[in-house]
Amino acid sequence: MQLHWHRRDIRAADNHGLSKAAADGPVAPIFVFDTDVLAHASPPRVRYLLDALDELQSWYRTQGSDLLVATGDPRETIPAVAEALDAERVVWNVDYSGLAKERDAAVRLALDEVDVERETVHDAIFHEPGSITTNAGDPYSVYTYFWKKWRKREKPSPYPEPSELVGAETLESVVKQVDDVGIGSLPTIDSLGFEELSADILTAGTDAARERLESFCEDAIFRYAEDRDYPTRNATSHLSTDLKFGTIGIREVYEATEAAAERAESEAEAESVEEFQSQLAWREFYTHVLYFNPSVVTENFKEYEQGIQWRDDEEELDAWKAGETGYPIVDAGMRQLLAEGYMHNRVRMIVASFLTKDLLCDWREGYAHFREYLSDHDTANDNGGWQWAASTGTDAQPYFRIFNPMTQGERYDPDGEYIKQYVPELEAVTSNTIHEWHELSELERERLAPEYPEPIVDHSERREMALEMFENARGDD
Ligand SMILES: Cc1cc2nc3c(=O)[nH]c(=O)nc-3n(C[C@H](O)[C@H](O)[C@H](O)COP(=O)(O)OP(=O)(O)OC[C@H]3O[C@@H](n4cnc5c(N)ncnc54)[C@H](O)[C@@H]3O)c2cc1C
Repeated sequence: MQLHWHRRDIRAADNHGLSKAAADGPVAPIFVFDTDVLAHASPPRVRYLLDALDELQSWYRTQGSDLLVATGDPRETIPAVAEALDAERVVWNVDYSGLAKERDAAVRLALDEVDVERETVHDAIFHEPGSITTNAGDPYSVYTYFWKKWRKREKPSPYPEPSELVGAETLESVVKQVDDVGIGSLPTIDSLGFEELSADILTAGTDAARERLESFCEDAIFRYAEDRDYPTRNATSHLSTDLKFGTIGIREVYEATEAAAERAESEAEAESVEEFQSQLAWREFYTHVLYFNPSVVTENFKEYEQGIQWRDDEEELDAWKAGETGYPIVDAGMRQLLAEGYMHNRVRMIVASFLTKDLLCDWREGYAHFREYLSDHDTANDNGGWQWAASTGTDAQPYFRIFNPMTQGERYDPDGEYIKQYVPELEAVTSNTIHEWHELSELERERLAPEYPEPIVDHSERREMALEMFENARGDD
């Protein structure tokens, strides 16, 4: 019998580790609520995780098996369950983040001590860290070169669902032998120490992820390149939380995009599909960056000789967090985050630029806030996104490229539709006026939208201050 340890692979289909385990006999599945991981979690992700596990557990039950669920330290639970099951081997999919790497090394040692074999396989991404390198064998720090190699590499097909599973009765007998392992209902969000979710996040689980993928590949994927930057066009896949928790496999996603490419009716449509695939490659690029540079979680990737003297004004930071900066597109984005645990990519770039280059606030503050509120928070992608915007990352935005939040709003939300959806105080204001909000007199702003805050900073002034801050950091004269 084999034990499969589910982690960021909350699914039965296209699961490399699970199908590998099943190739050698009946499989028993387990999920452990790791207390160290929970310390970094937040309600949107715990809610998604619980719902996704509920769906997976139901699937196992329809197959006459069940999902073992434990809370505690996997270093203790995994060997204890493996022993109680008399398992030959424990299989799991690699997690590339720093905390997981340390934990998994300790679990391997603990399994050695009880003489249980273990095997880890690559699953979450197509090409594992170290498999796409420069000709000198170094990891890439420039995305374009990485992408050129990534797109040419062969991509495996989805893995089949496991066919042979350990029966529920056998699993029940294990529960009696090992503390903190259960099989019945999953813990509640409350019992895990989190508040009930206030944001309206997307439905969790494989079924919902598959629906999102299918609907995206029917139509939007063919317009993705043109429309992806416009938040009201519903032009992106919304698969980020599913990919974060692995409720859908990357091979299944890619296969659907390849099928779409075959249906493309023009070169532009085929290129659009490829543009989407290149976002999947960004995800892998940032996974590699984090793997080879674990310090980026807290440190700048790019060194500035003199260090960056961030300004860090608490009141301004609080206004940014609450969506009360008086810059309409920024406030709309920040309020979308609070309301949905999600924000459109273009708007993430705008709010991140505003925080770091208008408020001159350290990107780590923004990252911490995103980590708290995003349902799709993924250390590699979130960190990559923040360090890109702050001009401190690998292949980042040059420091002198500073988004003007008004022209960004005008370009990507010309009718102010997105802004009005999340900033109802501006409902009655015309889009032209919204896009020149900072140029109106205080009196006029007060007359048009008395409830909406005044701009907390002057963009042109702050732009100059940001340039100076970066030039000082570079040691420029
Ligand atoms: C400051 C900032 C923070 C971000 N934080 C996260 C995060 O915590 N988690 C996260 O998954 N993405 C993050 N992103 C990247 C991007 O904004 C989201 O992946 C995207 O908005 C999710 O929506 P979607 O699934 O509809 O994307 P789609 O456009 O449909 O893209 C498909 C998938 O490709 C991947 N992807 C897309 N863009 C990027 C990118 N720039 N970098 C890495 N992977 C990408 C995601 O897995 C995404 O689901 C961040 C970007 C910025 C600028």
